[in-house]
Amino acid sequence: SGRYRVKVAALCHRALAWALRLVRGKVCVRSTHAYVFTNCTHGRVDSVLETFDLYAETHPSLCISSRIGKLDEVVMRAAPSLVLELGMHCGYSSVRLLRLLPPHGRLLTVEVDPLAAELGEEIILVAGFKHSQFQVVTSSSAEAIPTLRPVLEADKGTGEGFGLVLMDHDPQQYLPDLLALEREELLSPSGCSLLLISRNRRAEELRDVLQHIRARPDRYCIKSDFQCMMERCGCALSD
Ligand SMILES: C[S@@+](CC[C@H](N)C(=O)[O-])C[C@H]1O[C@@H](n2cnc3c(N)ncnc32)[C@H](O)[C@@H]1O
Repeated sequence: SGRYRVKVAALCHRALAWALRLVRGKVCVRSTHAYVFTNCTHGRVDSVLETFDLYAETHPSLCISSRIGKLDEVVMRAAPSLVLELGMHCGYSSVRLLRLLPPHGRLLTVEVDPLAAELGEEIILVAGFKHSQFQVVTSSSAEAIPTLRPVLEADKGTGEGFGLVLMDHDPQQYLPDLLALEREELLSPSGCSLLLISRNRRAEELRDVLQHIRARPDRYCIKSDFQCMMERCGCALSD
């Protein structure tokens, strides 16, 4: 009966958390930032990520779920020197990426919402990262991508292109942004992992971009273990 009581208590906890998320309704970047800023231990990456997870238990959240362990797996395997993130929001995935980069690694993150960009940047700093390790670009991905070549060239040693691109912004933009990255020759010729986040379990929204990738087996290889595609790598993950 002890085990039964524990199970019932866990179920009640989950039901309460679900109800709270439902009642609270909309995702709020200010509330996410305030919660993480106040409750995490500053300077400790794990504490920042855990506090995001704690917040997401009882509030609506847009952060990539910590359940997507494969994200870490792909980043560690790719060991990229230069990473591009499209869709930073409050900085959760940026922190998650930054903690896995090699010492010389850098993250460029693009966010269209100025408030999210400002608050997200603060969270990255709170996690203990320095401006020498990351740069926030406040604009739409479509506007940002054509401006990135000079940033790459200024970045000694990593000027060859992005070794990993995480798209978690607007799925409608995934294909046009990938085409722009190809056109601008921003993907590292020696290998680039492309991570496409889909919050829609059936991933219909990824159809066009997946079609584009599948039609180019000479350029992209599909890692079937991730039910997805890869260029010289590429991977679709569902939240
Ligand atoms: C799902 S959230 C990103 C969550 C974040 N990756 C994380 O795990 O914490 C999507 C973000 O992309 C931004 N966004 C949407 N369309 C965009 C675009 N075209 N360019 C840049 N950012 C965009 C939104 O403002 C929002 O903050």
